[in-house]
Amino acid sequence: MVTSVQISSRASKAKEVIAPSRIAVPKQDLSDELFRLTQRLQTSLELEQILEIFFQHIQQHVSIGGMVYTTPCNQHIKLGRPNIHHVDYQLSRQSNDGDDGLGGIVFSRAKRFAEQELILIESFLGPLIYPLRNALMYREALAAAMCDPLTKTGNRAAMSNALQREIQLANRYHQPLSMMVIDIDHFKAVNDNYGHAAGDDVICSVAKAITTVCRETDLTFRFGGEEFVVLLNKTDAAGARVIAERVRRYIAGLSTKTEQHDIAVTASIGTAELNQDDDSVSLFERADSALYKAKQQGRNQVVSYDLVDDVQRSLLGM
Ligand SMILES: Nc1nc2c(ncn2[C@@H]2O[C@H](COP(=O)(O)OP(=O)(O)OP(=O)(O)O)[C@@H](O)[C@H]2O)c(=O)[nH]1
Repeated sequence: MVTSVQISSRASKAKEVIAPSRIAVPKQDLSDELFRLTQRLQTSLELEQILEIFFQHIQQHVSIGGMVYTTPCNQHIKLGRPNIHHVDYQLSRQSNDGDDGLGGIVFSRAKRFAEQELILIESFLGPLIYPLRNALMYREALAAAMCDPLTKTGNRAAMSNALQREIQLANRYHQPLSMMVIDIDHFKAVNDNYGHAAGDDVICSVAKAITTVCRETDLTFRFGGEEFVVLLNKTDAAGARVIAERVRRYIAGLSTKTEQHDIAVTASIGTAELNQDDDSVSLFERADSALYKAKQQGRNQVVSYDLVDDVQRSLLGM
């Protein structure tokens, strides 16, 4: 198996040799340094940590202002301070199975890099390849464990994590937080009439509808079979009701095309706003009880727990 570090471009080629302060590393010392770096990189599987170790290590030998790593999914991780002179590397691992893209790294600083410095940087990139690949794989595995495979929204485990975090943030910054619980109406009939595969398609369309209507910062999870939970940060009860109504209408106007049929469904939605005494369980219970009410009252509607007064709640058994 061959590993390679490919250099895509050097945006800052040194035409003159700048006297670099810390690049005179004798051959034996360099191999010791590479060995030390390899050992340090092996201490973590966390991408951010690995990059931090790498950045700290390389700075001991080459003066670098900033480093930006871009993952193969185009996510940027920035360390230090970016500056005008930069050198870009595309990283990949060549194996018998083909080329494994590992993203790109940009190093930058205020003055040009000297050729010798670039050679040194390239030497240090070698030991980064395998730890980087392992960290990316670890990241992918973690993401897959939190993802619903059918709809690609978060799963229940992800919801539980996110809910704790969002409640903490809302309390710390005194910001409202609301929850929507969305359930497709009479979904059993969809499966019975059109088959389970068509039912799956409908679930995917509804998931897509929810993420289309909601903001990017809203967090959507598939809570169960045909039930979704959306966390609406910085959104109070009135705002949640508006969004829920928009989602309900959008779903009611949808038509899921399968090979033989166009399937239309509706959904019922319950919403609740976080209050001072709430924890994740009580918030969910209130949104879920509002959903239950929406089902009871005829489906294809939104019930907001907070916008129903106490008298109505007790009359409705909420
Ligand atoms: N196709 C498909 N069906 C699922 C999945 N998960 C759960 N279901 C089905 O979803 C249906 C849920 O039905 P019920 O909970 O009785 O509710 P409903 O028919 O939607 O009726 P209401 O919620 O009362 O409006 C059941 O038939 C489950 O088998 C899934 O991943 N794919």
